[in-house]
Amino acid sequence: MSTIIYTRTDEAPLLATYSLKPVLEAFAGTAGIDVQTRDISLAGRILAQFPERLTEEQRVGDALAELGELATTPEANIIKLPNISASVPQLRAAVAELQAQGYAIPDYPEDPQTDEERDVRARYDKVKGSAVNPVLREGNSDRRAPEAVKNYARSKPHSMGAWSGDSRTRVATMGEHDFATNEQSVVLPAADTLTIQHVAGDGTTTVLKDGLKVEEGEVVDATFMDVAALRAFLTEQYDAAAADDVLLSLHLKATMMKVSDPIIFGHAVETFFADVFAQYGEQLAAAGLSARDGLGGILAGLDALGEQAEEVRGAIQARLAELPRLSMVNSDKGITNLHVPSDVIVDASMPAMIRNGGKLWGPQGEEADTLAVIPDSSYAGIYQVVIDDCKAHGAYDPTTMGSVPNVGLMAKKAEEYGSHDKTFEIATDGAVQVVDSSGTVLMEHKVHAGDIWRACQTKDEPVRDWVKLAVNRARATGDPAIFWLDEARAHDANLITKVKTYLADHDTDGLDLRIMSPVEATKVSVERIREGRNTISVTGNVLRDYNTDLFPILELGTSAKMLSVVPLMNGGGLFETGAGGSAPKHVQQLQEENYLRWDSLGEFMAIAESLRHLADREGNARAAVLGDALDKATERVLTEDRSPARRLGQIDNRGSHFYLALYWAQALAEQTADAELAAAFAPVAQELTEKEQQIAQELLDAQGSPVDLGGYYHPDEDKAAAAMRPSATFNAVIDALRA
Ligand SMILES: NC(=O)C1=CN([C@@H]2O[C@H](COP(=O)(O)OP(=O)(O)OC[C@H]3O[C@@H](n4cnc5c(N)ncnc54)[C@H](OP(=O)(O)O)[C@@H]3O)[C@@H](O)[C@H]2O)C=CC1
Ligand SMILES: O=C(O)CCC(=O)C(=O)O
Ligand SMILES: [Mg+2]
Repeated sequence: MSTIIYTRTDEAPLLATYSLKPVLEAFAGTAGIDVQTRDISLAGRILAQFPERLTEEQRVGDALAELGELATTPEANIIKLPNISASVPQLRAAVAELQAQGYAIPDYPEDPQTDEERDVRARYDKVKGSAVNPVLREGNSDRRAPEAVKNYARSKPHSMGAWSGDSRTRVATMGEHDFATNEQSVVLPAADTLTIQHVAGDGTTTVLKDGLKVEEGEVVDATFMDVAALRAFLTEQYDAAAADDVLLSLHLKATMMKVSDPIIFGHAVETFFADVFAQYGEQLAAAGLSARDGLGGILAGLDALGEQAEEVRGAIQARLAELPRLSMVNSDKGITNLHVPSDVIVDASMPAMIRNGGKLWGPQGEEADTLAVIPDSSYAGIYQVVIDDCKAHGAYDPTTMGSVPNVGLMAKKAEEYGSHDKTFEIATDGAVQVVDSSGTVLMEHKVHAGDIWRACQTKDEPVRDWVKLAVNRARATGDPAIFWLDEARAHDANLITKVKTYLADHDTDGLDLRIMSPVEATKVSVERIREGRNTISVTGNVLRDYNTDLFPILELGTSAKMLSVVPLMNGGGLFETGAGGSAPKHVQQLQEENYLRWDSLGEFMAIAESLRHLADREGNARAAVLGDALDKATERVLTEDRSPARRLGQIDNRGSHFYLALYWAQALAEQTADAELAAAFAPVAQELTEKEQQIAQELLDAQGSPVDLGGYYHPDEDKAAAAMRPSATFNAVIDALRA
């Protein structure tokens, strides 16, 4: 029997799963394919950490570890939906919800003091931030808009905000004393074991990390963010935004850069509310309120200050009433850009702002230009190029614009900046050194207390594989492929040498392969976009993340419609669904009005790829027939406008799944490659066709009133399934096929 693993994740993609997976199970079963579920949701990952505290029935296995192993084998065939990369406020909320449901798990210890607390904290740290993707990504990524999706965008363009030449929106970035400018990088001549150590002014040496295994040819970088410079920079930006009277917005990746960026976020909160912290900082700290958890956490916890709570609240409100206006996540609810570190995530937030004519929302719900603060200058420049281009030439036109697909380096945790085990907040002034096993200092930085120092690894084999993937994509499409690498950056300079070496392994005759700095590559790419031409971006991990939201959001309106394949280096397949996240806003809408606007197009495309992968690897011819029919169905969902609309009373996620099933069954009934399968699906197609009106009506009738899911991070199975499968008529057809 062939197996496909379907991941159970969080938020909107999880809700969609309750509706879509039964359809997949029913259809895949006809080809002898077993669709298995593995729970890698935030709640599931938390529970897996504490088996000894749970009852037999409550215990869950460590599905993430299991899939991490599987990903290194040729058998892997995993469909990976987006999951929550939890910030501390999200983690706390999930823990509280599970506790309320009767799971005896411990609180998250903010400041562990005992051995037991340190152990608990270490377990929670394993599930914090981007803890899933790096484990599963045993390959590099290929993300692009399939032709059918691009054609759809051309014929039915999404709305784009107008750009005016006098827009005051711009990016502010440090450009000195930051990660980009302090970077050092080495290539290891042989396998070795490194140590990272801090040497204080008085010579005291503290090991920050030892036993760091590296391979021959591995690139290791080290750099730091000078926090005094960061705070001065942030304060200057507040003044600049006030002087320009534009919104102030901060764009970080506090989820993926899970150690560095929450610290930077905390500095932003502290400097923005500098007077509040100068006056009440000690009391806030004593009450366990940390700037790192955001303004939201501070406001929610103020009562702990007793009598002084109102005074502090007043001081915060007074600051908010002054310029600059903070950009808002939700102005109706008063949620600012500085409320929660995971609310504004640079990869999605900057493109959404650019799509919206350079405007964000202010405290009164007003649209306004913004000063977009992206402290580290490694990649901030690309957004300024796009903004300049829009100011000069107006918004892009989805009906004519070209595409920028991506080939991204990420295998074996390549360029996982800010990862937990190699990023440190420095305790005292001194130096941080990376030392090899012979005692030679490979890299060294002078640092001050509070600076954020980080190291990062990029193994050789993933780079070689990435170059191959880029050459293959360039060959398959005939489009130019640009390696976005800046020879002025230490890490990139080392990668450029490798890229040149590995390109020589391939026949590159007739291919247009270039190496350009990110800023120059953006310029070329957007110029070509306006000419309707495509340019493959071949990037490291961070730009992979940024570009695969930036360009799709401009080209297609959303990154949900991306094909997102990870050919695993050992032969398996990891099929990610779209390039976006778990869309918390969509869950709110479902809870309030029983309407889910999540678009599962990314899932549809991933399922088709996964089926074809099975066909190729296991010779399951029927899987190929299913996959091809699914592609036809997906195309019809697009062309016949069966994708979820945004508002109540129209087709939503569940309706789009019904139409997918209808078209998939029809395509299977009509195909001639497998007569038996056609015969099996003919009655299914007929029944769904005959009952279309009835099912569509049942799905519409379900909308409009609040829904109780029995939990947010850990919904009640029955309640969620009932909410997501409201058509008895449709369920009967699908369940009969599954039986
Ligand atoms: N691969 C992964 O596992 C990823 C996980 N994440 C996680 O997701 C969470 C939210 O991150 P955030 O940065 O807000 O980004 P999201 O991509 O979740 O949301 C941004 C917006 O994108 C639109 N969107 C995204 N996907 C879809 C879809 N399938 N259908 C329709 N619209 C979609 C929605 O816009 P609108 O509301 O306008 O419809 C949504 O509000 C975080 O916990 C983050 O860590 C983020 C990225 C990738
Ligand atoms: O792992 C994460 O936190 C986010 C990943 C992401 O945004 C992406 O891969 O595009
Ligand atoms: Mg992303």
